[in-house]
Amino acid sequence: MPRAWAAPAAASRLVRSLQNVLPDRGAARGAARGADFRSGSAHKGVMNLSATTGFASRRAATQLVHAVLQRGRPLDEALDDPRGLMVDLDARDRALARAIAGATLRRLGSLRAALAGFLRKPLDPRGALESILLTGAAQILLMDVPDHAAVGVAVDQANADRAARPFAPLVNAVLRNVAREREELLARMPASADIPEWLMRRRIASWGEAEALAITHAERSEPGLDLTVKSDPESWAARLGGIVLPTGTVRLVPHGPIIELEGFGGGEWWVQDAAAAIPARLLGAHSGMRVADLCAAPGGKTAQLAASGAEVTAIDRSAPRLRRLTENLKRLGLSANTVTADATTLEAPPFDAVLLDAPCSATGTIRRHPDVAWLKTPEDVGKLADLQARLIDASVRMLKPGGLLVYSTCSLEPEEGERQIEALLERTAGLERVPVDAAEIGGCSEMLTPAGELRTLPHHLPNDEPRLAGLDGFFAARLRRTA
Ligand SMILES: C[S@@+](CC[C@H](N)C(=O)[O-])C[C@H]1O[C@@H](n2cnc3c(N)ncnc32)[C@H](O)[C@@H]1O
Repeated sequence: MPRAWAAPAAASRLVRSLQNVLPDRGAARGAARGADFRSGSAHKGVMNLSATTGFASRRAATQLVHAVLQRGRPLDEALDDPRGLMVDLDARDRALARAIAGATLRRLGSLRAALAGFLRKPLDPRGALESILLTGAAQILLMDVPDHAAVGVAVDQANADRAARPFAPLVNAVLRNVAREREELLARMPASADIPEWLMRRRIASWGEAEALAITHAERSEPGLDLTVKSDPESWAARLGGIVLPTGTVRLVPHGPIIELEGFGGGEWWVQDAAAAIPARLLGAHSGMRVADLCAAPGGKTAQLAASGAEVTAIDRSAPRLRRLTENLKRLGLSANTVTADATTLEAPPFDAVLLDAPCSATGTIRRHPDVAWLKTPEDVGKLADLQARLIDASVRMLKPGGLLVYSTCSLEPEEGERQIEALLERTAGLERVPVDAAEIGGCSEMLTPAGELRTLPHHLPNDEPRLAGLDGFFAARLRRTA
């Protein structure tokens, strides 16, 4: 690895000297001027590299991480922010920015611990400095990015930010130390550091220590790209270079923008995690069946139901999200009736079947949405469980006698899954479980509870290639209205 821009010992000395003066911006500025590693030929080397290694996408990644950690914004919302840096990027740079932000948030606890080892005092989280260091460290430790490029771009980012500029030498020195000690740092990163303590405690209480660790470990790898295909999964897997999972999903190792993949423009498939694709199938929808899809947007499950030939009514309280559902269905050449309404109070003629994919804490999706771990709180779980119970009662009211209800959530919290169904059966007469058979889910019996409910965990579907392994943590139960 090139070391042209400073000697390691000098870098460590600088970190120490800057750390001593960190709260005093003026003094830090003086220290930075006195030990500017970015002068002379070393400076040129860094500049040349950073100019060719996607400054804009790195800067956008830093902005995304900052939006999640300091503004509490979901990553997907920050990605779509029309005032954000992402809007100016082409599809490839967007994918890179997203990958860097994803890797940073996925291993946030480990990265913070790694950086803390080179810092005397905690970083002021308000400015850009922490996000610059985190994304830089993520590229060095977790991604296939040359160290010198990651360091150089991080230093350039610090220099481009008025508040962070005095700390550019610190960024240089800390990240060089991270690169130098990569192996030791990687060996020291425990999986449990990468989710908040409250969530780990909950997991141990719900699933036991070994299972909790396996879940958390599975969440550390970048997941594959899962596609639900309209038909012929084997042929699409062959064309796209993927595999077919036992549950019928086509899985690829992602490379490049999704819209450039064969079949996207023709509406032959849509992106949907393998676990998320199971609940709609459990309804056995078919032509002539009237199905209500409650909490439907952005429409992954609506598309499955519509593709079966069923007459689908997609209900969601969010008009913008329903518009996205309509656009998604249009690309796929599918259709559904849409209703913007609060499903807890909606009056509707009874349906043959209802799918309720309820809003939830989404703690089963941390592999794909690592921001969830840092944005949700224990209080969210309780509030969402209350809403889910009201939505479940409304679903039952919308069901014809003999009709089927599938309730699902992408949560690992039993309060949002197993406990909801137990409570429903206690408070409501005229309902019975219709257990799921392993044959319906490709023989994956490890994904079934003793009651015949679906409970996928992120470490199910193991594969030697981590990007082809695992799936979201989902719960689904199937019930019939008997009277
Ligand atoms: C988990 S997402 C649904 C994902 C969707 N089923 C799919 O497969 O693409 C939850 C949805 O519930 C909607 N929602 C939340 N509360 C609602 C309510 N009271 N009535 C109707 N929709 C609601 C949200 O707007 C959000 O779109």
